[in-house]
Amino acid sequence: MSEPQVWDDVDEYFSSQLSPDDEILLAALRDSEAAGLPAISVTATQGKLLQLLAQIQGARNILEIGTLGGYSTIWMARALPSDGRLISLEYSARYAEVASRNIARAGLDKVVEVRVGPALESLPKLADENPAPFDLVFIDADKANNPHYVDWALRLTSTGSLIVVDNVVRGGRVVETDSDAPDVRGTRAAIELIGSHPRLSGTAIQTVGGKGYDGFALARVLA
Ligand SMILES: C[S@@+](CC[C@H](N)C(=O)[O-])C[C@H]1O[C@@H](n2cnc3c(N)ncnc32)[C@H](O)[C@@H]1O
Repeated sequence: MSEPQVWDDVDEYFSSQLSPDDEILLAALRDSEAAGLPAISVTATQGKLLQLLAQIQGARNILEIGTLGGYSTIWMARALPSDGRLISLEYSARYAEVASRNIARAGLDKVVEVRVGPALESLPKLADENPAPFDLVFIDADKANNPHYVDWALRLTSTGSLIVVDNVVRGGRVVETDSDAPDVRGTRAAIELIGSHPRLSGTAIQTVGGKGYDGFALARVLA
C-alpha cells in the first residue's frame, strides 16, 4: 500500500466514524459536481472541525470567504442558533446559485446569505453595514489575497474571535521562500501577518488524506 493511499484510508476511517456525510451534504457535493464546480471543498473531517470550532466559539455570526457549492457553509451553519447568521462571499454568480440551492435544501437559507462578487469589493460594503463582530471567519478563496482577507477579518471581529485560513500547505510549497507563485506568496504573507500581528495568536496544523497534503492556519483575536 503506497503512503498516500494509507493516509486516504485513515481519513476515510475517521470521517466514517466521526463525521459521516449525511444525505444533505452528499447531495450538496453531488449537485456541485453535476453543475461542473471543481471538487475543492473541504473534506468531511475538516468540515466537522470547522463545525466544532464554531460550537467551541459559541458562534452566532460567521463569515466565510469562498463559498463554492456551500459544503463548508453547511457544516458551519449547522453550528449556529436559529437566530444566528452566516455570510458567505463568492466571486462566481453560478457557483453562488448552486450553493444557494444546496443551502436551501439543508434548511439553512434563513441563517445563510451568499453575497456575489470579488470578496475585496464585498468586504468594504459589509464593513459599511457595521455588522456585529464575527465570532468565526473562514478564509478559503483566492490564496493570493489571503493577507488582505486576514486584515479584513481583523476589522470585522473582536477579542476572542477565531480566524481560520484553509490550504496553507500548498502541497509543501509554502516553504519556498523565493517562490513568485501568487498563492504561495499570499499564503506566506498571511502566515507572517498572523505571526507578527500584536492582536493575533496563531498556529497551523498540517492535514493529510482525503485531498492530499494541506493544512489550516488558526488565529485567535486578542484584545
Ligand atoms: C476552495 S473554494 C471554496 C470551498 C468551500 N469553502 C468549501 O470548502 O466547500 C474557493 C472559492 O473561492 C471563490 N473565489 C475565488 N476568488 C474569489 C474572490 N476574489 N472573491 C470571492 N470568492 C472567490 C472561488 O470561486 C471558489 O468558489
